Amino acid sequence: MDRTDVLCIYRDVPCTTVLPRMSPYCKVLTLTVCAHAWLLVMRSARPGCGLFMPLMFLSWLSSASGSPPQLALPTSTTGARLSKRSDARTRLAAKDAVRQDMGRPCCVRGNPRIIFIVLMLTHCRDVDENGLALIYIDRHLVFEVSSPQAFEGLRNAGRPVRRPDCTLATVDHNVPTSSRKHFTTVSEFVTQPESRAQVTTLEDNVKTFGLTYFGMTDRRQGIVHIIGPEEGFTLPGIICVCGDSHTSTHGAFGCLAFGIGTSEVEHVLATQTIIQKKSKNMRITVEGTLAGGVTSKDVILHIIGVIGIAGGTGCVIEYAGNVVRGLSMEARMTMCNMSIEGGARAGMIAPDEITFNYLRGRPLAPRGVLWDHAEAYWRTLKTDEDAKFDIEVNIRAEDIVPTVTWGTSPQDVVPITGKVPDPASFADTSKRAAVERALRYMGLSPNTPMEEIKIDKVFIGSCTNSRIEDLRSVAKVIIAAGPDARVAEGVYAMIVPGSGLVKQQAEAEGLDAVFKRAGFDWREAGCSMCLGMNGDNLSPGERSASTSNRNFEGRQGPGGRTHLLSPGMAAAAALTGRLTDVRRYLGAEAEAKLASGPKLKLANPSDFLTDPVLPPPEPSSALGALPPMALSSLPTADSSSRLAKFTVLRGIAVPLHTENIDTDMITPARFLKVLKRTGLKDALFADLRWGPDGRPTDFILNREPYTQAKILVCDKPNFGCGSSREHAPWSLKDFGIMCVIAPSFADIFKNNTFQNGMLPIALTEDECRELADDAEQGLELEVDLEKQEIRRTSGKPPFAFTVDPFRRHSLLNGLDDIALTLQKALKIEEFEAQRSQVWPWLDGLGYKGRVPVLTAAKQARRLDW
Ligand SMILES: CC(C)[C@H](C(=O)O)[C@@H](O)C(=O)O
Ligand code: SF4
Repeated sequence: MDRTDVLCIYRDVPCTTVLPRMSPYCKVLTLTVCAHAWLLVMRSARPGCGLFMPLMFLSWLSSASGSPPQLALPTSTTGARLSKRSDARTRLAAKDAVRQDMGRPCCVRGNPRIIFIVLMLTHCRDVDENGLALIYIDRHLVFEVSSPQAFEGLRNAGRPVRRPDCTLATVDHNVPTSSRKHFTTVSEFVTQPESRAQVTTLEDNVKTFGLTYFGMTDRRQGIVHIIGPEEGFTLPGIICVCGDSHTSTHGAFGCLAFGIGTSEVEHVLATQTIIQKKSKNMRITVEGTLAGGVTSKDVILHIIGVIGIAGGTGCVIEYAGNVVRGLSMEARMTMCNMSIEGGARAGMIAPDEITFNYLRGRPLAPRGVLWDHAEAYWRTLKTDEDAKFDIEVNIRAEDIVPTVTWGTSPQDVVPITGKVPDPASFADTSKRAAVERALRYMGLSPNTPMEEIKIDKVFIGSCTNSRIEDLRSVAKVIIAAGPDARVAEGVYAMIVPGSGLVKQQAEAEGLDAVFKRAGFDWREAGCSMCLGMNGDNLSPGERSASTSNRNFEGRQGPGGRTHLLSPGMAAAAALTGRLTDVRRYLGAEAEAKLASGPKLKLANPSDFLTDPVLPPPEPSSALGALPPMALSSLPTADSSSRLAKFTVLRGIAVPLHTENIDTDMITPARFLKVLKRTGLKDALFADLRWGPDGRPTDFILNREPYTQAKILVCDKPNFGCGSSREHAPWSLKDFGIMCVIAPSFADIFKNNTFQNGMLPIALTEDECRELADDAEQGLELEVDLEKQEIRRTSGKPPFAFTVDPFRRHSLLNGLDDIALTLQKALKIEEFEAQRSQVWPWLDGLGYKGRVPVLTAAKQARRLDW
């Protein structure tokens, strides 16, 4: 038996020995005991018996008698008990039983079932001795910013997209939000050349590789995280990725959804898998009753204020508690969306009635009898009451009031009734310095009441808050303000729906008329001023009230100042011209105005979801036309050493002393419009390095000897937080920096550096400070990856460090993950065959007129049940 088939996931190590025994239930199943005597693992002794591996984990230590374990396997689930003559209904019932077991694989003593673990286990194809797992991806969303270099990689290596039926593409970040009434072609409509190039490149790629695409003439086009759920592409129980950090949004459906970098996008396109380490578990429970005017946006801002921007680093968060259960899907998406702002890789909420009601009838959700079976499986996706999480956070709903940010990090929150903090009240000197810096940037004085802060622009939109319920809440505030309510003098307020369908529904409900009459600018769908890649920007010094998710320096334009808040609060700010407590628009007077105001009709989303989602088109080139079954015969050698080897790196180190350095700061959004991985040297810390006139500032990277830096030492934690843009490591690399040393890193940034042959090293804060002192003196450091030590030319003792052994091996040998994964092609094909049997609705069945995609493995191995 291959020892990697057995994973003791709670200890993050695979089992080195297993004791094979025959299962009393089925000849084709082998029962094994892991070396840690922790788990019993049942695996299929031959491929294709319809069970996943690892499939079931049973506690035998939990049996009080100490007697051998009792398998809780429903008898109908074993292949041996199903006759080939079983009728379709029996077969489906059997599969249901298996699915339900798949939702119940962890019955380990002291470790009851946790949904995230269930999803990791049921999608795990392989795991190495250090706990790095190869995970199958069910759904992949693609957009124009993080994909060009990935498709280029496929072309260069001669690889097709592995699962077009599980991939959905759209354009969102670069698209102008001006009226498309006179739209003719992308080339004419998108006037900014680099934005245009990214959009047309994606259009070219979807044709070449044969992908389903919602382009600018398709009313389903929109922000990638809006359209996935809207179409039912996002489903419970799946693993979903996208080259975007806010992929966490989709976790609201009870799936594991996380952002990845461009190299990983290429990996998923080519192999439909990803290499992952198991994250820690964190549960955030919100109990109590939310007060009027408090929304899920306030809840998540409050949570980030409590746990901090790095609080969830290395974790997958599960949101629980009566408040979360009571939220609509749209409100749940808002919460999961901002998990990344709390540092977490993903956020999720167990699926329930609210989830199923939202999904039923959506174009790409299963239908008919398949829906019934899917729903039965989804209902098993629950975390046990007594599950133990690595981190538990409890929040009282009564403590939450409408919340707004004052600074340049999403953790800088304060109740709208509060004041701008006073740096003098912070005992910790580095905290005080951070607050001073943030206030300087934000142009705010300590102790100013938040409601006195004037704004210039209002942005209502983004993947956090651009869904129909968000727009209704904006309209409600406007109507409650009375028939004469208008956007305040001197304020520009824009409303950008999340998708063309949200726009149509809002118009059918009469919301647009309310917005326009009050002076709001009603736009077309896209990311817009959330990050300003499409020309919707703040000018230097302008201040916005924004329903988006990031308030980093320069996020909405260089020098722009952002206050994050809920849609209702944004509407209130637009009307008064200053940050305003939305609760001023509640109460009897407001109710009377609502009653006498325009009558809005609630429309049904299904009225707009009428376009059939066609099967992915045939690829237009011979390259894209390579059949998926060719996976195992695809070239691996030519690209397996794409990266230069990293062995010993000696050079100047540049010191930085800032906490939470975000990737917007490392590479601002305007530099994301490239089609290549190179050419980003000047993009590195651009807003700090170049003045408004384009001349170099005295930022440390512009000073000698640091213009020659090969190593960056930051002595403050959480380096690389925020966006998943791989452009951040690309620009460091282009500058010449191949190694970053810091007390801690954001997860995606760390992955992205490895993918580019760069080395992130985590040391203690004290060690980083010592190295930063050396760097301040212009002394060189020598990083030896083989020996895992950093030698100091100051003559002081070296520091030891550790790196994940797989990553170290890849760096030392310049290996590329894709080539390594392709060596496991047969395992992937085997998994796909099993997935088609047990979760057939994941094979692109929602596409109109589509027959399930049959891979070579499936064709070759007609399963017996
Ligand atoms: C462009 C993309 C990589 C980025 C992200 O990962 O979040 C963007 O959506 C953002 O919000 O900064
Ligand atoms: S955070 Fe903003 S830029 Fe990023 S995907 Fe969401 S809407 Fe688009």
